[in-house]
Amino acid sequence: MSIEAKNLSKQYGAQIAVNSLNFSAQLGEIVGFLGPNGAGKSTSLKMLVGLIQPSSGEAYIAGNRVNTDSIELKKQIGYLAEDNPVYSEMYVKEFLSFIASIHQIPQDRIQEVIQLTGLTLEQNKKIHTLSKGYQQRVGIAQAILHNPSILILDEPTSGLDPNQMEEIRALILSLKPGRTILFSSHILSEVEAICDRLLIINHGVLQADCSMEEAKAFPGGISQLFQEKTKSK
Ligand SMILES: Nc1ncnc2c1ncn2[C@@H]1O[C@H](COP(=O)(O)OP(=O)(O)OP(=O)(O)O)[C@@H](O)[C@H]1O
Repeated sequence: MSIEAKNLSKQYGAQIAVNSLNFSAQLGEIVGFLGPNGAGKSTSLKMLVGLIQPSSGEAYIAGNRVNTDSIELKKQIGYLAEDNPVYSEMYVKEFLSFIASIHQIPQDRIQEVIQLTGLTLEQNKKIHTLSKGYQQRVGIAQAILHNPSILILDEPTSGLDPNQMEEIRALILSLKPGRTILFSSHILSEVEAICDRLLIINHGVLQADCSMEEAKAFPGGISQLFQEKTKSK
């Protein structure tokens, strides 16, 4: 399934958080959405998943326009918000069972997802007792419970140590078949490691949309590309 942004914009008062964003991502692609703090990544992702309404422009999933009330489309989208808002006092399995009941998903899917996300040994623990990496797995588990073909992850490795980051990257890669994955990050090496394509946003404006090969071929590599596209003018 494709994801598409057409002149997608969001304004908060006088501030333009996202300014006429255009891009598309296709089935089987992992697209990295890179930008410094405050660049407009989370706002863009929220519009793409139908959590907030754009000020102008449109988001499309599989060619259908996304609205905040498009329930059928939202069934195709898995979303992990920034800072992984889970109910941390709940047990892992209990939490996933709660999310499954909201989505009206058969309970046998829970064990499948627990296995897929490597949470078998943690399923009877309270979420707040887990390491940050495992808490992040719970966040990803809730995002894929309804087996969405679009996965949108807002900074899924933020605050993790290098080993945990690597594990989450491997998990994201394992979810690639049959899906379109878009995730935001400000970690260049991570985007380089798992993405097929790269979007760079700065001050709400898309500065680059290129394949990983093109980004790597840029003189000085991805870090130079990122620096050039995000330096203050
Ligand atoms: N609900 C809101 N009300 C007012 N301003 C907002 C709101 N949400 C975001 N902004 C502003 O829009 C700009 C873009 O924010 P956004 O969270 O999308 O950036 P980001 O790239 O995700 O940053 P970070 O990496 O720090 O999460 C920021 O200046 C932010 O303060």
